[in-house]
Amino acid sequence: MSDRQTVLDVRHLSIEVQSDRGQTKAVQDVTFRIRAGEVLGIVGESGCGKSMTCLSILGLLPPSASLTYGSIRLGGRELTGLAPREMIRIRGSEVSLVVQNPMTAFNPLLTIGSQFIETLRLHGFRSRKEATEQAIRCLARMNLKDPGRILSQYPFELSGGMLQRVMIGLSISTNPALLVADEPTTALDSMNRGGVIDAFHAIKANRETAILLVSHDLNVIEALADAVVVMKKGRIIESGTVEKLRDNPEQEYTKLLWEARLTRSSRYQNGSRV
Ligand SMILES: Nc1ncnc2c1ncn2[C@@H]1O[C@H](COP(=O)(O)OP(=O)(O)OP(=O)(O)O)[C@@H](O)[C@H]1O
Repeated sequence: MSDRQTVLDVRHLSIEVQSDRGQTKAVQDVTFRIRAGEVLGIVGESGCGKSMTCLSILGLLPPSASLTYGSIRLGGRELTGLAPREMIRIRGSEVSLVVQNPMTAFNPLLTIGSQFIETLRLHGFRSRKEATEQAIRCLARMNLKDPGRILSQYPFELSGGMLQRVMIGLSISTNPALLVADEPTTALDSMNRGGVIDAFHAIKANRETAILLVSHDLNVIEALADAVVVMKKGRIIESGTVEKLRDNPEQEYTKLLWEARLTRSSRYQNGSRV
């Protein structure tokens, strides 16, 4: 995998947030990179800075947070300091976001098809026909049956798991170099989680898209990630391959995270429930 191109290169990222308790350091000196076709997992307890890290890459930090130091390079281009207009262009075309609850990502009043077409036309697909064909291809890649019918449906007509797969299909429809997925399976039951894992496997298989995957579910991380960073109180305390962190962790904290995983009832490997 080392001969593949680096897609995302984050160095010494530091983010401060303003809260009732004053200014606090949410992310400190975080460094990692992801190559094409690679999935990097971020794990760690609630509040350790996973979402802030993701949001900074997308240029979507809340007003209470600011990037105080560091560099974020996407495809060799520095993102920190870019004008908001430029970040809007990059979001959706070069980097896409998959969120926990797909309902919040879709307009409930519009069909899935019109939302696909709107996105694709914003990002260079000239005709409706071309955009529809691309939407159908993406839904089929997500293993969704009858994509043409899905395009005519409204978000509320689909189950949470199907809608999540539709959102993942939409997020790759513009061929972004990077996909940021923040807890993409957390709101789903175990069957639907398997479907979403399969969808990410399908994206991985093209060996082009880099994926940053935040999940508190170590089963999902184990099924998908090539490498993992473990965060605690805003810092990376350990990183390495899934196998190394699972079988030979250096930090007690990492060990505890994996032990907690073993207490969960279902495990996934390559998308299948075992
Ligand atoms: N909008 C906000 N304004 C101010 N502080 C925030 C805001 N969102 C998060 N924080 C703080 O920033 C720190 C990092 O939070 P972050 O949301 O990145 O953690 P997380 O690891 O994603 O947690 P979780 O798994 O619960 O989503 C925490 O101390 C949190 O309280």
